[in-house]
Amino acid sequence: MGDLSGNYEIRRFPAVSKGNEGYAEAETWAKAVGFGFHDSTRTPEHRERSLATYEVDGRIFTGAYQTGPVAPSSLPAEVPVATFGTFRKTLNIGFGRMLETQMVTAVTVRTSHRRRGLLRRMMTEDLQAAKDDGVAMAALTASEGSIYGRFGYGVASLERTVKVDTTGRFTLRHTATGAVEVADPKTLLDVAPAVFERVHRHTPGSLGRQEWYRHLASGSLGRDGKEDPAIKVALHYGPDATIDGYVSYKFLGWDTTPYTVEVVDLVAATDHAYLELWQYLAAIDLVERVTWNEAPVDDPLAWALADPRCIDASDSRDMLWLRILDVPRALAARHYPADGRLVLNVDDPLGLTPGIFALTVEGGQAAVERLPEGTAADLELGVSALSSIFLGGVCPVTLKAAGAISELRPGAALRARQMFAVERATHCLTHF
Ligand SMILES: CC(=O)SCCNC(=O)CCNC(=O)[C@H](O)C(C)(C)COP(=O)(O)OP(=O)(O)OC[C@H]1O[C@@H](n2cnc3c(N)ncnc32)[C@H](O)[C@@H]1OP(=O)(O)O
Repeated sequence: MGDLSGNYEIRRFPAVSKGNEGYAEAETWAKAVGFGFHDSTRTPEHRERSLATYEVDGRIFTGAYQTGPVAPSSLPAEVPVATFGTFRKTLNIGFGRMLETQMVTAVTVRTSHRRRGLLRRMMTEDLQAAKDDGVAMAALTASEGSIYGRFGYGVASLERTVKVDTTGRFTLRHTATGAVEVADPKTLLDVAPAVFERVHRHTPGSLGRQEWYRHLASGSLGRDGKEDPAIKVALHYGPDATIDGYVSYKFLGWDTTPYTVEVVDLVAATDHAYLELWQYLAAIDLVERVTWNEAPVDDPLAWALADPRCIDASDSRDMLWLRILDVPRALAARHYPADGRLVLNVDDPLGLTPGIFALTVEGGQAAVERLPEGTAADLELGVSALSSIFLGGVCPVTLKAAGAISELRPGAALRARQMFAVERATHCLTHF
């Protein structure tokens, strides 16, 4: 790769809403992101509303700008040739523990400047800066599965699309403990963040949500930048009458057969709320199917249905990719449900956190120690594989079988599976 320093300048600046200094630069950056993702519909109003939510998120925009002469009649130098967005939220790492996480999004490189190392440069610099800032974890969701492993990211959670037959076959073996009622969708502007916060606290793999979600769920700001009048909302009330779940959904119209409702957002803070919201969805008259694109792979719905074949599911797909930036800090932050000692020899393609680390858990208390080079390890693995198993959503024994983890002490992969287990299925409801 050639030296790019003479050709491009990397600039970082915060997202700002209209009326603030720097808006023109932020809007031009957002336009470049739209170009990278083949977006042809974003109007200035849509960008204005998006930027207002990005400001609330505290997003930092990184752009690569041409410093040399720009080809005549081509896009001017103030339009970035590459974009890279970040913001910080917490990641639930099991048993209610939270870890601050660098969330990476809006990664694009203009076609005419691709494969010159711009992504590598922005990623390397950003991850190093986040680590220097004391952040031990980075996360993203990937457009293609082949891009991010080389930077040390590993798949840590999965999701799938379900089509649920809600005709007479749909019967849940479940006794309702609460109630469901229909609400004005705009109610979610106030209600959604608090309900999500409860889900976030009890779901390993959950990442804090960006501001946009409550606007999406309430129909205030659809993916096309407009109000979505098709959105309907139902709330779940627990036995103490507090709202502990909601579903935001829309009917896909009489031309879609079987007649279908699509779930836009389903957030349930208790097991009862989850099943009772499904019961509600299945009870919607004149509808034969409910689809949801962000369903868990390990789904209680399947086990509560009298006929589990009501669910027609796609293959699971990668959702959350994690990248540990600081192995000792990340390992020490977790709670481990099983005692034991594991010596991990961790390789890091970016050199951020390689080394040999002993993880010792006694009486539930974890200690992490860096050991000298050459110390015999139990498991040898890349930081990508360690990031995959960190949340308990990916099995170390399977990664061993795949050759992604080398087991140097027999039984160490199984021990890792027991130690990294979490209290309930890993699932992330935050796309970013
Ligand atoms: C978190 C998110 O935002 S996901 C969205 C990612 N963005 C997109 O998919 C939008 C369309 N694609 C693009 O804009 C660009 O092609 C990008 C951002 C994926 C890559 O940008 P580039 O500047 O070309 O990448 P760069 O030159 O730094 O390449 C870095 C490495 O990744 C590899 N790579 C880059 N893109 C891909 C790809 N799509 N598939 C496989 N490998 C890739 C390169 O071969 C290179 O490998 P090496 O350094 O090991 O030799």
